[in-house]
Amino acid sequence: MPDPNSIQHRISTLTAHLHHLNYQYYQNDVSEIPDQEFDQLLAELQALEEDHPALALANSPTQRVGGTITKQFPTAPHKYPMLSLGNAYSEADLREFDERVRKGLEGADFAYVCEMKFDGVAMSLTYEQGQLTQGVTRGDGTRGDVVTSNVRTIKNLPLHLRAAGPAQPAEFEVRGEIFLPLPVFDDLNREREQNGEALLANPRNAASGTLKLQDSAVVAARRLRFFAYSFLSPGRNVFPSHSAALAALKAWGLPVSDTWRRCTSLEQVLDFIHTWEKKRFELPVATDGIVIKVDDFQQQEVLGFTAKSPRWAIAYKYPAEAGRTRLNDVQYQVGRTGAVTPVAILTPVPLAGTIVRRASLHNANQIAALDLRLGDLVFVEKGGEIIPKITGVDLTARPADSQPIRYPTECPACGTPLLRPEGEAHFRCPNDTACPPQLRARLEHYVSRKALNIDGLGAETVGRFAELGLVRTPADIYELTADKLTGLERLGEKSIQNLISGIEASKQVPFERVLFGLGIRYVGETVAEKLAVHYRTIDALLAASAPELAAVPEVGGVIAESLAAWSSQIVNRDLVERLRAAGVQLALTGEAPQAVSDRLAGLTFVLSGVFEQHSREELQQLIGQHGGKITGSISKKLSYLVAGDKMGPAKREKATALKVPIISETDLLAMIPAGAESNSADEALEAGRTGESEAASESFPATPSGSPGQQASLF
Ligand SMILES: NC(=O)c1ccc[n+]([C@@H]2O[C@H](COP(=O)([O-])OP(=O)(O)OC[C@H]3O[C@@H](n4cnc5c(N)ncnc54)[C@H](O)[C@@H]3O)[C@@H](O)[C@H]2O)c1
Ligand SMILES: [Zn+2]
Repeated sequence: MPDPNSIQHRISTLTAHLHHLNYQYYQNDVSEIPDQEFDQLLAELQALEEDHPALALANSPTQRVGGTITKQFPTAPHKYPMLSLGNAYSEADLREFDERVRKGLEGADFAYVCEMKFDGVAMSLTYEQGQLTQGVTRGDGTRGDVVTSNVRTIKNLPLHLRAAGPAQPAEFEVRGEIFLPLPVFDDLNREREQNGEALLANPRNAASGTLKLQDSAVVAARRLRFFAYSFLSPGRNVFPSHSAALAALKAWGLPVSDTWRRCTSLEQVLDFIHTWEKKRFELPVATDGIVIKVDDFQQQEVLGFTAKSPRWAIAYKYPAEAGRTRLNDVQYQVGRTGAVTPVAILTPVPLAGTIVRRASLHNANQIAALDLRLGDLVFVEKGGEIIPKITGVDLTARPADSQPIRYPTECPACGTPLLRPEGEAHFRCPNDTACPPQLRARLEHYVSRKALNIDGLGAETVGRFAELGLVRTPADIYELTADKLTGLERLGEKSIQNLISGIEASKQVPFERVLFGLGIRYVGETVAEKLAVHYRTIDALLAASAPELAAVPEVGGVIAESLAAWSSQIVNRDLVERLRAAGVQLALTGEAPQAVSDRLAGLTFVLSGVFEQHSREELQQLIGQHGGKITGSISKKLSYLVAGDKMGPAKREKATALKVPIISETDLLAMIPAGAESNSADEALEAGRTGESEAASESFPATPSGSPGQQASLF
């Protein structure tokens, strides 16, 4: 007999641990352990509770949806609870599920619909009279965060439905998954790597984190996408089945992935699962399994729900793709900002649809934590099936002559002693004005698509020019002449002509992209846009102090410090002067955005908390357009503190103590003329642009690898 005390102990430890993991996962978008391990722990708890129901704790994670609400948004109740799905890991699990369904339906005929299980964030959308009126996250299953303004930025999500197909109920709910397409996720991580920021673990966490941002403009820039997978309404039985509802959603203009299939037997389901096991890696969206649903709506009702999930559906989860291979070498890459990243060089191993040859080791801490040695057999996993990572060492197979890894103390490229700034995980090469890979990476960044996008001068070519000593900094690019380039290998007359005219054309690229192209640490695309709109000229920007910069909307202290440090370096001032001499755009051209009124002239505002009618961003713009100013902190001179929901008590106390009037969003709106529309930041930018329009970077990214046919059918 097992000791009941120890079972009790195990149940309470598991319960506490799972609560903690859920919190981290849903609230902070952090996966402390792989999903499969989480699912195993949950299954263990479930089995213990089934065997010892008296020992189960109230609120056990087996009994409720694991999510939480964030406290950063208003919340709304769900009309129909948003539940989890039961899991299956094997054919046997699926056969059991099929048996249960068969029993529940007392032998009646039935069919399944199989769908891809998209790995993103569940979203509930409300449509009224064909218009999107609300977007709510799953939250704790009964209430979720209202993130409508963020959801509205999702390009493939219709705000108005088409009047085609079957008649639409006056009001209904659509559920689906919001996700970050894989190519976008890769871009984002590449950018973060270059900026020396921590990498996002997987697209799911990235999508979830993005959706929680307060600034919808930033959300829009992240390029989230949506797939619809269910329809709910009081009169849902206007459709006989889930498959009929999916077809209607599609006809109404909602994005429904074409990957689903109706199956009339378990054999067909298994066949579907098998077909997609490898093929799913060709999709531009992360998937972690297949969802199997009973098709007929009446039969779904007959089967009903458990506390946590529908009895008429199950999620089949594919095993995580893991492999074992040899660690042959560790190379150290120096990034644009000098961050040194160790990269494991592996004996090639097939994993999750690709051949893995390298894996990121992130930083020195990780090498130490894994106790890695050269020559070890290591376990490699594609975390979230994206970035291969080393998860462990097969110590039983450690060769006698395995070599400990010695982390370099000097830059592998230029020999400068490495530094590790306090609080940072990466070692850095501080030689930012001469370290060759840093110079080269900065040049590559400068010519890249989202920066200057110089025709005829790609990353590879500019890298070659750097090696040949033809260019060191972006300003050198403008001194390239046909003479200097003639005679270079693999560079014909035509290419040279092309390149020279591309360089000439790049002088029309708008200021915000030049600013982004300078590669200042932490100044990504969006921040560059904000700064350009705010300061309008590079001179005004260079003259700003760190505290002034930090007060610009969306520019925090870290970015401000980085910018101020950059501006203070003579080499950078020189670079700016040389770019100016070359004729590169260092200011927004055209008129400053038109003031709408001067109703708020001379007044200063601090915005705090969450607002109901407008995003913080919109309010900031409104204030600016009516002549008011936003400042960063509460002082005696402040005209108004605009308090939203959940404003911190400290702010309120301070304002009260300093006798600063505290007003609401409605009070603020009442101060400006009615109907005065706000220009979006995009429009403001547009107004400041010369001819050249942005590259087609906002369209859906092209096929990352192979199989264009599949992608075309999917999107
Ligand atoms: N690593 C960790 O620490 C940790 C912690 C908590 C949860 N998790 C993971 O999160 C998941 C939690 O499970 P869950 O409760 O979110 O349920 P789930 O992920 O198993 O399934 C439900 C979700 O599937 C999604 N989905 C995707 N495609 C769908 C489709 N075609 N039809 C219907 N739904 C579809 C929906 O968002 C729905 O909310 C598990 O995979 C678990 O491993 C991990
Ligand atoms: Zn160096």
